[in-house]
Parts: sequence; C-alpha cells; structure tokens
Amino acid sequence: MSKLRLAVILNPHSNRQRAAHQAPHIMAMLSHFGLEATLFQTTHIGHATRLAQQCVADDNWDGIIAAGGDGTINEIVNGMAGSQLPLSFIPLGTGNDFVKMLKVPANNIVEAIRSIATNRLRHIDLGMINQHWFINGVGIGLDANVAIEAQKLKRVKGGLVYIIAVLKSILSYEARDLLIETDDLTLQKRINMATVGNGGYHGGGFWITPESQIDDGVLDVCLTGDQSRWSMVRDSSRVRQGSHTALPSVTMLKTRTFKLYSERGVPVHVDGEVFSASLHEINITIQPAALTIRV
Ligand SMILES: Nc1ncnc2c1ncn2[C@@H]1O[C@H](COP(=O)(O)OP(=O)(O)OP(=O)(O)O)[C@@H](O)[C@H]1O
Repeated sequence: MSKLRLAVILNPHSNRQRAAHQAPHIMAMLSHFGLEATLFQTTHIGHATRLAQQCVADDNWDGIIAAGGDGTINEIVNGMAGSQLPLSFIPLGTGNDFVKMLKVPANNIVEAIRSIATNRLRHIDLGMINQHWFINGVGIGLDANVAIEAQKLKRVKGGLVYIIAVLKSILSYEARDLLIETDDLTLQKRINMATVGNGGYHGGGFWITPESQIDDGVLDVCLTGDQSRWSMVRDSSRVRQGSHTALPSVTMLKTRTFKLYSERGVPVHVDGEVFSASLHEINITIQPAALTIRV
C-alpha cells in the first residue's frame, strides 16, 4: 500500500504558544510511523480555515491532521465542509475537549500518531450554528462568559485558566429570560447556561452533556436555571463527573434542532472560542455523518 499523504495544519499559538515547539517532533514521528506529511503552520486567526479549503481544492491529499486545540479543529472543519477528506487529530490545545470523545490521548503525540497510522475511518456528526459548523459544542450564557473571561487571562497557563474563568463568571454573570424551541417542546425560562453538545466535554473537561455521542444524529442539551452563586460553586464539581444531570436546577434534552430567542443579548462560544458577546437569535441543527475522521 502506498504511503498516506497527509497535510498537517498546526496552530503554533495553541496552548499559549507551547504547540510551536512540537512541530519537529510531530514531523519526525509521522515519518517514523510511515506517513508522508507536509506541515502548514497558521499565522493568524482564520488561517486554518483557508489552509483546509486549499487542501480540499488541491485534491492531492489523503487526509488532514489538525494539530492544535478545539479552536483549530473548528477552523479546519469550517474549511472542509462537504469534503470526504478524513480529518485526524494531534491534540496540542489547552482544553482539548473534543478528542476526549475519541480516546485520543492529549499530551501524547506518539500515541496520537500511532492511532492515525492504524488508518481506521469513522463518520461523525457535525453541528451548525447560524451557518457556522461546530464539532464539539455551543455554550450559551455563563458557559460563554467563561470563554470570554479565559481570553482575558493572557498570563495564566494551562487548565488553571478555565478554573479562574469559571469562578469569575459565577460571580458576575446574570441569568437571562430565554425562549427555547426544540424538536418536541417550547420552553420559556430564566437560564444561566445552555450547552448544546455534539461531544460531551466542554470548558476544559466539564462533562456537561454526558450522554453525548458524536455519531448518534442528535444534540444533547443541558439547561441550567437561575440559581444562587453558592449552589453554582457547590455543583461545579458534580459537572466534572457528569453527575449534575439529576439536580433540580438542571434540564437535559435531546433534539435535532435548537432555537433560542433572547431580548437581552447572550454571549455564545462555539467549540470553546468566543463566537459572539451578544446574540438575540440562535439557530442550531445537527448534520448526521457530515465528517469522516481517521483515528
Ligand atoms: N498564528 C496564530 N496566532 C494567533 N492566533 C492564532 C494563530 N493561529 C490560530 N490562531 C487562533 O488560536 C485559537 C485558539 O487555538 P486552539 O484552540 O488550537 O488552542 P487552545 O485555545 O489552546 O486550545 P483549546 O481550544 O483546546 O482549549 C484558534 O481559534 C485560532 O483562531
């Protein structure tokens, strides 16, 4: 069998620039495992989308490897829409939430590449929010405020960023009155946080939608009602274990469509990156088996 030709799209900026140092090791390991790879490094926000579009148009590759975190994967997926080209993952990000659904080990480049070399293909679902693809999830409200706060913490490293951002958001975010429509119901409720998951882990390891499967054709939704700041702090450890779903303040739903209207704008993150500081209308759908992955 001829060697697989793979385009590696690496974001040197991932995990506070730590990813930049990994490029030589990644290329050496790809070669070690018999893969023919070419490295493309992103130079600016949005560049991974352009590079992925170019790879699809070239018609010269057997696949793309996303070397970065969830934001990089999101940009690449948005450049690959409609393509059959398989996507693989070398997790180099801060949260690396999406790959937790794949058992691809974070911080272990050798194991990630060994797994790519086994050449197993899978079809997975993608979500779409207001004409933009997502692979892992959308966070609305407090969850998105966490992403906005995390962006501001330029000097803090690793997982600590998310812990500080979560605590700051719990102290400052005000719940909104939302109108939500799913496949089966219409809800009018004061909501602190709404998470719409294709994957199950969000915000750096919080297992917010623990029943999520990336190939089941449905979105899992977690709605958290208005609650006291103390109960939010108390419950956050339960969210890490996914045992929050039975709490009275939590509503879990499954749906293929999710619409939201809010008079007061809500902050939104998509795959962990800030999408908007204030949206009044959100339209989310699931596109079953929209992406081929090689993992
Ligand atoms: N050369 C670059 N300089 C600055 N920002 C970049 C560059 N290339 C890409 N980016 C932006 O960096 C963002 C964050 O990258 P990424 O998600 O890979 O890392 P992370 O935030 O550390 O990880 P995670 O999302 O898993 O927590 C991407 O959404 C992308 O827009």
